[in-house]
Amino acid sequence: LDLSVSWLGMQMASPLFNASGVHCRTKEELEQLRRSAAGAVVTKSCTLAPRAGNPEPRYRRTALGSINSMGLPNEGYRYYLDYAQAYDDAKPLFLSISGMTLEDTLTILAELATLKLPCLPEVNLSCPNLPGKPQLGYDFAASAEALAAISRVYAQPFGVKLPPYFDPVHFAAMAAVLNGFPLLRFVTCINSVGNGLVIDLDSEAAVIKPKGGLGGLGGDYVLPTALANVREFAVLLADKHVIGCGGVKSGAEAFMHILAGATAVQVGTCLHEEGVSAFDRIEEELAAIMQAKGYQRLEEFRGRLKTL
Ligand SMILES: O=C(O)c1[nH]c(=O)[nH]c(=O)c1I
Repeated sequence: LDLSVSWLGMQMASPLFNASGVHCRTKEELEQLRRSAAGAVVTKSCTLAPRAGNPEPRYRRTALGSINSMGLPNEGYRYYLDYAQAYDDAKPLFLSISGMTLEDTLTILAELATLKLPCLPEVNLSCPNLPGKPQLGYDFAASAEALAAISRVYAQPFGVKLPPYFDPVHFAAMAAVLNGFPLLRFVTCINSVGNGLVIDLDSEAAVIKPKGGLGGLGGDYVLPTALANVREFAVLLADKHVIGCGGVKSGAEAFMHILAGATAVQVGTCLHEEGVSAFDRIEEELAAIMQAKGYQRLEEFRGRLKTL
């Protein structure tokens, strides 16, 4: 069986890698990912200056997944540029960027452009947890302006992390925006489903502290929404890759994401809870499903979702 992925000039031995934000804030975490069975590594979204993030508790696991309102805690962009400059591994490295303002994002990308590093930016248009800051990806005009500025300033291949959309009109509107940017080579669908509220029955309280308990949902909660976003954008985006993210906890969900059209698949909540051994387990499970179905390679079923 061959579970490798070759895309945008990169080779991934496994189709699985981490979702930005999970197990990727520090060099120690990034090195553990690099040495793991993950097919690639993506860094925690970064800002110009280091950030402590929101008050704790800000992450909770639940029976159906997770809720988080981390608030963009990160070491500052130079920390991740330093890591990328020292990075000498065939395993692809992606840099997630989420400036507090568009100007900050452009500043970071302008510096990245000069370094000619062998890593691709994943520009985050969808952080749901910064009080008072809307998710850029929900404002189509602002997204178009941002992508135009990014294309001008960075002028090299890049990707974006999208929020979940829930309406065919919005899939079409955002696809029309994205298709206007040839340097945009991949979209990662989806970020957490924003601003859910998990309540603890005994304490009669929200389970996380920030924003009165509102946070982004991950895990089982989001799988159908993630699959829908992967499939819709895989169909609507001409000549771009879609990276699946959301609800992957076994080979089954990884298979579904690829069937829906995903080139590769990110793991978030499950990685946070299980650790990097999740990559070995999920890959083995995916291989077993392929074996049972008679598939040798991912290309044989990628995007081949049937409809009734
Ligand atoms: O709260 C966070 O740090 C966070 N949490 C998420 O669930 N998605 C994001 O893009 C971010 I930047």
